[in-house]
Amino acid sequence: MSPASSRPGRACIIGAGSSGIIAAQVLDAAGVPFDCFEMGSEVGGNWRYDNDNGVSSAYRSLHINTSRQAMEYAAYPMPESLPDYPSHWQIAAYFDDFVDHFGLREKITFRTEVVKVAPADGGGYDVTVRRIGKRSEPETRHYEHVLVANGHHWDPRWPEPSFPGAETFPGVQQHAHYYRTPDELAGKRVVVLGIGNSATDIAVESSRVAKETYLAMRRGAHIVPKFMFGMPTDHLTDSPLARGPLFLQKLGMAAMLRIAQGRVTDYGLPEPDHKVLEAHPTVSDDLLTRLGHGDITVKPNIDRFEGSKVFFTDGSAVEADVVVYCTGYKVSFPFLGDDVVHAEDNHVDLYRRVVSPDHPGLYFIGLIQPIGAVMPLAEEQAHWVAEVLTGRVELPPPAEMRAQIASYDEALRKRYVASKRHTIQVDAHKYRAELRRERKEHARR
Ligand SMILES: NC(=O)C1=CN([C@@H]2O[C@H](COP(=O)(O)OP(=O)(O)OC[C@H]3O[C@@H](n4cnc5c(N)ncnc54)[C@H](OP(=O)(O)O)[C@@H]3O)[C@@H](O)[C@H]2O)C=CC1
Repeated sequence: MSPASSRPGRACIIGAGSSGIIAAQVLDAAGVPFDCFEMGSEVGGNWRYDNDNGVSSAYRSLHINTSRQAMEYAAYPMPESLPDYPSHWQIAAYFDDFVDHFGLREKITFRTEVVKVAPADGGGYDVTVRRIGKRSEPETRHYEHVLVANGHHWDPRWPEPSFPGAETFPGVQQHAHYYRTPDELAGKRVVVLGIGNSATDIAVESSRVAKETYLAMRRGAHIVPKFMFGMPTDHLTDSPLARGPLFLQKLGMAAMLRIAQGRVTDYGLPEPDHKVLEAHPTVSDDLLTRLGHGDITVKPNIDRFEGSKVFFTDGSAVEADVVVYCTGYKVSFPFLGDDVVHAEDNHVDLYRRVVSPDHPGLYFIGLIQPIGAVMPLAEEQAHWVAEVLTGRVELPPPAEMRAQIASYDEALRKRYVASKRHTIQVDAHKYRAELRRERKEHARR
């Protein structure tokens, strides 16, 4: 921690996706010297379609599922000319404008991979970077602080364990991470597994071109439309009136969904085993219609494969050509040793989802899955970290941080369906308020 008077030491930002670029802007404005390394040749991370960083999961038809107003950075609002739910192209263009507006592009080192971050003797971190596509030796530099912003929706999680007989399936098994366009599904018999946002988007696309589309899931979900009563749904849920206690939010949301679209079981989906807001929202305006058109058939979980036949847990079976596993992502940090930060089953012990209590100087930006959008929350996190780095705010002792981590984990267990997809959840408003309180309460006098 830097004392209030000292000049902050140099920071390393890993990644120039939506979290890395806002961290760069905030550190720059706060006068914290930094380097930012990005594997691709452009900013935007997951929102850059066909990103040459090789790890974007964006498919061609991807539009964000939170509204423009919910996703924009406070420091740089999105143009009002953009639609309510911009496409990945529009979002990537916004990120381009953002870095150019703040003069950040030349401060980012592109086509450079961070291969190792190791705690250094005497404090700080030794960061080893490698130029991509150039025959040059990896280079190690020392930083006082490291801000990890490498994203958490790029390392595909395949079903664990794989389904019996999967290895005998003669068709294509792929993960949503690799899905780009529906052409590859045209005329095929397609099974899509999962009921998160990737599964619904891909099943909907498949249903327009495939011969048959089956949507298989191990539990039901509440489907939240993108628009209700003529406005983006998060305009309703973001209103101060909708920010009461959680039980009221749940009641209000359940009532709105019932009025707007009835029960999910009316469309052939299974009854969810949880209440609304007890799982990460599945947002789709199209799924229920495609089900109502009979172009998607709902199935329970996959049980096993026998040759080209996919058996489901209710004993039914279909012949399939393609199975798309929309089974989520792993939180991973390939450059951090397990002895530094371990992300087993997507659990990472971080104080307020940002600070490693065991490794001073190591921060994580955007390692959250909000009900809401990540970008403005990553911005709040960056402001907090900048204040810590410049000595305006101090961190509590490690024991206090660990106690907060334990209570966060406990709250998650009580609130959400037990799943590896619910280990880094936050409610946007509550979390923003929590970070602001943290900055106020721990401000150095
Ligand atoms: N338009 C947008 O903005 C989009 C945003 N996203 C976001 O990307 C993130 C990742 O979404 P997504 O890719 O859908 O992944 P998620 O982790 O959200 O969903 C994974 C789904 O797969 C199921 N699943 C996982 N493992 C298995 C298994 N072994 N057998 C059967 N089912 C399994 C999960 O069930 P269970 O709940 O039981 O674990 C869940 O239904 C989310 O934050 C999402 O909101 C994704 C697509 C589009």
